[in-house]
Amino acid sequence: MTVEDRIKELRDKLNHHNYMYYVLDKPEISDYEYDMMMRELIELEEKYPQFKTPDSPTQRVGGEPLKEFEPFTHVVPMQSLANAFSEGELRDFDRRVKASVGDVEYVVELKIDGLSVELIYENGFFTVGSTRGDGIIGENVTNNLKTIRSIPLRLKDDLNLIVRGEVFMPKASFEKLNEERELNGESFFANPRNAAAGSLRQLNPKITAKRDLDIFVFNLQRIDGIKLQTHAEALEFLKYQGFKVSPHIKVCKNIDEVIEDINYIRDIRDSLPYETDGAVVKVNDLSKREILGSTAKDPRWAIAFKYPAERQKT
Ligand SMILES: NC(=O)c1cc2c(N)ncc(C(N)=O)c2s1
Repeated sequence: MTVEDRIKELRDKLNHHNYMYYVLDKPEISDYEYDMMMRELIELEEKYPQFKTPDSPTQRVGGEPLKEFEPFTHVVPMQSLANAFSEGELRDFDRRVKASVGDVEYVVELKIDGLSVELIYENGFFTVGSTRGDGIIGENVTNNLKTIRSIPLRLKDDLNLIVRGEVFMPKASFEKLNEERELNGESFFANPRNAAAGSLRQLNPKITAKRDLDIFVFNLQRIDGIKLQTHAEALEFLKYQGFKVSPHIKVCKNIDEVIEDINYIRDIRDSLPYETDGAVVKVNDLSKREILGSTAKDPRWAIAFKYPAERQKT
């Protein structure tokens, strides 16, 4: 085996084990075995830098601290969502949708309480990641996003695509971080969303890397050369490409099933290991979404349902 072959073998094995551990939560080897392979890869890439590639797991915590973040104009505007606070408002939403495009299937997902990011992939490689900002222009936080192990540095296929996801800090990591900050006499983060935002918008990627951030990808914003019919199909496709996709995805035949699932989420969400701030209801058929379009601010094909406890949240 040549040095180049060994470097490729280590890179592929480490990326596979990274996927199993951080995306599927199904580790196959011990941390020790992982660390030994990583140490060998770091040594070989030091000696033979010509064989280093952008998707090497050694490239996750790279980059020097920045003076400031570059602004980044989103390829696809990152819209906000209109809110519904009651069953009646959900039914009003359903009536408006059906008046425009007839009967539809909906998809219900958790609304993750973190910060939205756009991830751009070119020929399968992760190239640019940015925060939502005002929906049009955000901040380029690519190096910080690379430290999040559940973000693939390379897709299964060499595709050009753009996804949107929510970066969050698990509740347990938030508690641990605030304990550490108390010991160091630093100020608390008020909630996991602020902790995630503060950690992702750190100018030094090495600090971001220590903050145990995670992501759920929830929308395929754009893809070259592939036509998908439904949102549920798009999420399955993103899972296949290596993304960590929202775990609770329910396809509903009608608004009654949506309301049933929203009540189920209400009963289980406090037991989840991450904060949520409601549920998102979206039209499943992508061509019907096109017909429905958007207002100046929000898509007409989606709505966020907010549980009563959420009213206090900003
Ligand atoms: N502002 C938005 O469009 C969204 C925001 C969020 C969020 N914070 N979490 C999950 C979803 C989802 N599953 O669609 C969405 S959609």
